Amino acid sequence: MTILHAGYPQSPIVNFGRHPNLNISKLGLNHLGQVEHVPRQVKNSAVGGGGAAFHHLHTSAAPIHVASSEFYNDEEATSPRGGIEIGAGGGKMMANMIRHRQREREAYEDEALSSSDESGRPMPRYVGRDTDHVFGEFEMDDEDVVMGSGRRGGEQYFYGEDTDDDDSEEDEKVPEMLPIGGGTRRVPRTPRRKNSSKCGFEDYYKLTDEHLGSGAYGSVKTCKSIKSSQEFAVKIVDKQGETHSRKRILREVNIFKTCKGHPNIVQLLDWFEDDKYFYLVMEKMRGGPLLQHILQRGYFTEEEARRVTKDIASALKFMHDRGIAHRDVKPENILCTDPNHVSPVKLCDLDLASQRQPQHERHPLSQVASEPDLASPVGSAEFMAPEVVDAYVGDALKYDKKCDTWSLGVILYIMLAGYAPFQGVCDDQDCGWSEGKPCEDCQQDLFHRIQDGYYEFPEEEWGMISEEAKDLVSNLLKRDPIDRFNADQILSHRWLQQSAASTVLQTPSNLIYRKDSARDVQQMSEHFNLMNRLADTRLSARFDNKMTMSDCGSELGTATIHGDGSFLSIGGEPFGTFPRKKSVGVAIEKPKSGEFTPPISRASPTTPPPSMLDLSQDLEDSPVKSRFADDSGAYSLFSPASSNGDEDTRPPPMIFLDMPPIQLFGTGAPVLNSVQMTPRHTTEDEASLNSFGDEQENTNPIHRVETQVNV
Ligand SMILES: Nc1ncnc2c1ncn2[C@@H]1O[C@H](COP(=O)(O)OP(=O)(O)OP(=O)(O)O)[C@@H](O)[C@H]1O
Repeated sequence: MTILHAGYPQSPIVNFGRHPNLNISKLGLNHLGQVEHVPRQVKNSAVGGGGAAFHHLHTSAAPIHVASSEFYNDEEATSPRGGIEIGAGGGKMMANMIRHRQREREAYEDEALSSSDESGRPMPRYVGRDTDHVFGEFEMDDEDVVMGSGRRGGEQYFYGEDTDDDDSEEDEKVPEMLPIGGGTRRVPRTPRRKNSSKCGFEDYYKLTDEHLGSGAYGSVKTCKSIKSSQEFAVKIVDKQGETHSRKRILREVNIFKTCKGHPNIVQLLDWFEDDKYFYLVMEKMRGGPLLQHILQRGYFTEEEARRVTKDIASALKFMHDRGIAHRDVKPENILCTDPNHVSPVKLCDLDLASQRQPQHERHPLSQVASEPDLASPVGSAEFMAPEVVDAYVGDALKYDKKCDTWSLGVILYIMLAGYAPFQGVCDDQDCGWSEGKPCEDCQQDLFHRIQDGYYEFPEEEWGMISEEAKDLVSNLLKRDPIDRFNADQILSHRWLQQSAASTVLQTPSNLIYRKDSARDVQQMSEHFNLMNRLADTRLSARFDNKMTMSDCGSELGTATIHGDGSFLSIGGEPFGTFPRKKSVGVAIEKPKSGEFTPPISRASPTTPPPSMLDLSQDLEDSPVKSRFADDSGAYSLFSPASSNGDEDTRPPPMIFLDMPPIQLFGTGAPVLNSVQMTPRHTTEDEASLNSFGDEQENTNPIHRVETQVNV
């Protein structure tokens, strides 16, 4: 049971913000600072001194309930069930709350800018809001001193840290402890000191020359444990890089932690941070990335494809059951354990994964408020209209993980055939696309094919493949996530239930000879990864301003946000302005039924067709069609001007560089009832935008990302 708004007439209102464990928006306090007027139906709460409330704000894992003392006896008042205690001492509680709130604000702003000050000394790492569910356990105040000891490999060591600004070289700065799973791990939070001992990556591991891979954020190399000589893989992320984000690394570490122990997810064993790099030490996957492995082996059977599929599905089920969507399932992120066998495989690269609490553990508002994930809302729960909240906590949340099963469908198709189900072509035979060169027409064609969800099973390769395998592919490559298989359905599909035929597939030779398809996969990965990063950055960005247009009635007409800073609403009447260079999120209310996926597209070769918002059940399912304003009932988000035939008045915007026009249009029924738009901006955004800008100049650009809202 949760109190959303317990008010007392003429009482001051304390806004508790969005602490993840406190499902309270506002409390009314009387002149004594006591909470009163709490609805009688609230149960299971405790009462007592206000100081404890502050304590619970930081420590309780369970939703906290608040009630006034009249409802409870002494026994209930001391109940350990996560109740916060409010009563006598409420004044102190209020003072604590205000102090907490002030600190929260300061730290929140600090963290938005940098994780370290100019001298390299880490800023106090506030852990709240976006990272609440990531590192809630490690919250520390500026003055905190952490001391303790641990044991590693039979070796006792001590750690301790104070965050006082004391630069004395004699001060030993040793790591704080990070509870990764059951073990103890060393996490140097501060830059390593010259004479400190046993606290850096180099103190425990030695890098070798073997390069295992690289991605947008770092390179992965082999390292050896100094003590045991055992080999590991280490992902090294350069903190100086523009794409560095401490928050993202911490999130990745935490997701690794949640996934600890699963045999099909790469395991993180250690991680370090110094003033230049993050080091994520993982088990080494000696068999390499899946497709590379298949190519090198030159031999692949349907049964092997089945096993790999089962492994991936099992990893996805594990993650999805824990509220995590991987969001970047692609061949490069599926690694083979053994150089001689294709299976078992493990999923790696959890840096785009998003986590939300299981349904039964979360309250809609707290969940909405704290999750930087695919379905990230763009407003804060305190201001969100109930109907907007509905859009995020209804059917929408059931489908957010289906992007992973779509990706698995693409991978399965490639495994069985040796080429991708969707490929781009253009009229110019010499465009170079098939040799890996950029061609915007081919790229656009590819997008449209993915959007259309049209693919075939050419007889030449698929004639030999079992009907069961094809059936599974068909159930995964469903445009509509409602119809698409989830991980459970995959695992119980008949193709996975028993051994498949040992038919030798043409996959390896097709991967070699049909280079265009391998290239399709590879090139799209590279381009779209960047897009994903940007979308992700935007999704996790904080907002600092807000405008809401609500209750627009049943005829929204056309609402357009222009990149030049003006925001036009119904009928073209100016509604407000957006500063330039702000990224913008849009939350749209929809009728309860139907599918919702968020408005920012995460284009990726193995990601499902761009986000769609199914606002009505009865209109045809065509994203292309929905581009045109005169298509009744069509809505377009982040759409360039060309989407509504405005090419001549406005060049297609460079999305993310300047805020693109956002058009919401639709005349059919049902239509939008409210639209909430929130400009958001962080320095991280800007770094990403700049690097994206550079990239655009150097390569054949993807000028825009369109997210079609399909009805
Ligand atoms: N544990 C591992 N063992 C062996 N190779 C690995 C391991 N982890 C990663 N790699 C290799 O390094 C590559 C990049 O790793 P990873 O995807 O984690 O980095 P990233 O910077 O997050 O990449 P991306 O741009 O795909 O997000 C992988 O595709 C894989 O080939």
